[in-house]
Amino acid sequence: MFKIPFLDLPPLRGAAGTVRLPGSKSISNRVLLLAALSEGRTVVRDLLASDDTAVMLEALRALGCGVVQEGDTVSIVGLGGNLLAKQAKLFLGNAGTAMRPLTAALAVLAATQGGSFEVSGVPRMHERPIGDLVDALRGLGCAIDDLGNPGYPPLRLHGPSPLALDTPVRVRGDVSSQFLTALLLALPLVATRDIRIEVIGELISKPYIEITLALLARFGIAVRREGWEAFVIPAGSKYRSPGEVFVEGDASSASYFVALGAIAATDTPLRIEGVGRESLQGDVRFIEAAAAMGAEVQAGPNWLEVRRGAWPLKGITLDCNHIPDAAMTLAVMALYAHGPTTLTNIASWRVKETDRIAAMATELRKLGATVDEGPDWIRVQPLAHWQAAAIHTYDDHRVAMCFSLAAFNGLVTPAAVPVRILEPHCVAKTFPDYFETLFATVTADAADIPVITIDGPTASGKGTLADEVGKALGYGVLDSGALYRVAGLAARRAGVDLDDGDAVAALVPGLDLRFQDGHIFLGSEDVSARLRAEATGLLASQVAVHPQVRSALHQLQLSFRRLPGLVADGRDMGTALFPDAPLKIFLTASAATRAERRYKQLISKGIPANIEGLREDLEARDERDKNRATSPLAPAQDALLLDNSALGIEESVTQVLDWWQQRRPF
Ligand SMILES: Nc1ncnc2c1ncn2[C@@H]1O[C@H](COP(=O)(O)OP(=O)(O)OP(=O)(O)O)[C@@H](O)[C@H]1O
Ligand SMILES: Nc1ccn([C@@H]2O[C@H](COP(=O)(O)O)[C@@H](O)[C@H]2O)c(=O)n1
Repeated sequence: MFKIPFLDLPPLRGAAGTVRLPGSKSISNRVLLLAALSEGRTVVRDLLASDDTAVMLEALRALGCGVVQEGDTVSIVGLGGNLLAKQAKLFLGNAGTAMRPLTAALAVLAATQGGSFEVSGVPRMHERPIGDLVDALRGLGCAIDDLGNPGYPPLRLHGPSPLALDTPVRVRGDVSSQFLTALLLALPLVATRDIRIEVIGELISKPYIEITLALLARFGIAVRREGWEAFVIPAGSKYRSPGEVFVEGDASSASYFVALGAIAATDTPLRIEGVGRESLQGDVRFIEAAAAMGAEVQAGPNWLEVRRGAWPLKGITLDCNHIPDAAMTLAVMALYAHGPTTLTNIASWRVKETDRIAAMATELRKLGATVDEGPDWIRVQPLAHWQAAAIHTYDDHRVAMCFSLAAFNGLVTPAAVPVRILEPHCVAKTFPDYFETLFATVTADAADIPVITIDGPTASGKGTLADEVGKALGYGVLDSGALYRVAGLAARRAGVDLDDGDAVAALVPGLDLRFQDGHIFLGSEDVSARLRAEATGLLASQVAVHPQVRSALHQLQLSFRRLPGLVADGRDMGTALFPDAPLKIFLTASAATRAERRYKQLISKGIPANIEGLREDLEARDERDKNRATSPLAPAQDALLLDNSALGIEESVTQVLDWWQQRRPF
């Protein structure tokens, strides 16, 4: 996951390959709660690992459930309807799928068995309404205290208190379907007689209720339904674990990749695994909306294949009540359409992670789009003149994910612009690896992938600076010196004469090199420490003088230019490898400073060193690097000089990031 303040997406051009979706959030959190309320053990497979499921699991542990997690499989030993803990304070983050059902379940359990439970969340959760659910539960007889603003979390649920099960429980259905879901999940716990739930107002997001009913059936509860107006939980209902449950892929998350296929899969379709025509989730119907906009979609039982059909896409007018979450993706697809797109019946967007109608309108306008909005609708006009924009994400995973699609603007305008996603880690709510998954399925022109080069003499701090700048921007790092070190080491091990350029170069194609988690493997051997030895540095500088060796390593170095960007350190990054890099640094420090740094570095690793000897070695290496005929160590014409003799690591990093920001269009 990119835990950085912003992630810059360079212009993207194509899409292909296979995406395996993470588990559905809606199904994951419902199944976890159902397993917790049932008797016995339930093994939940392919569970979504995300912020929302993490808070649910933590809450279940606090309530005394046995929870054992191994990868994406979680085993839950449920309460069998009996409270083990009579008191708990549960922090539920911004997870509506945890807050609403747990509130209902704990309210009825406290009413019948006694106890006191507090539920709270992040500040935004305390702005998300829950009053209609609380009113319904209070009408039933549950004791609920507002601990903040009435109608919003935090809440205290306590008991015992008598429940009036003989009169229908009435709940509004037109603000959030989660209120009805919460009652449907909670009331089987107290179904000593038939319990009737009546919906007031037009029920929104009906497909989510269908998920709830299907999962209730899997856990032994056969709810009787009268249209969408009334639901009856039969007397004697009792949760029974099905033993094992597989969570299907998240259909809302699929929407970004369906859109991606529609926009950018021009040769082969993009394959999406984990949802398909047999999916329980209503958001799978997003494919109908995407098809109406021009996508070519094929669906199997649990997979989709999507490619571009009509181009530009076609503007549509759609009632999105049945796909409220996935519909946000349509608003960004609309930028690539011919004609306006109007999405209606989306009032629920206003009370989600953020006011999504306002958020989408604001951010789409930053890109240059013309957007109109109303209380429950949004209209987006196609975009001709794109502006580079820093997209505010409002701690809303879906805003971050759907705006990544704006990075394909180069497909409709010659002057392609990058898109900055602020606080990209908000995707952790449902899809922690979203951007990694995106980068694995999209293509970009190499020239569009930004590179920052850092060249300079030995021990000036290039590697340290490159690592820190790479971390701050989420970019990959190329330590080109390591490749020359490998070549030198391999030549020495093979007994090849280091002065024989052809012979050393001939070894390069056969090197079985692997880069993994900051380590370098030669065959199965982790040679990272060996490569950093001073002696290996000297071998490297000997083989680096040969043009044949440099050209043998050229392509390998270029292959590091990958999404979302690269920081490359070495001697000729700015001059020979990436002459088009938008920022080039030539990093220096006095020989005395560098020798002292290297001395401290070695001593701190327990390697004996002599400062005078080190200085002689590094000066000899610099001389050879500066004076060789091919790609000598020299600043590129357009490089910025940074002498960090008197600068700490942090100051150097800040300086480079400042220079980088000055070159960005945001
Ligand atoms: N600005 C700085 N102030 C103090 N110490 C620094 C600074 N930058 C780097 N160092 C330290 O100097 C040592 C050498 O840094 P580093 O290995 O990054 O240099 P390098 O230029 O990549 O070396 P080489 O050319 O051998 O690959 C490290 O111990 C690092 O922590
Ligand atoms: N782009 C580069 C990088 C390195 N070299 C040679 O390798 C030696 C070791 O490099 P380190 O950065 O790991 O110290 C270095 O002294 C150079 O001779 C190079 O030529 N070009």
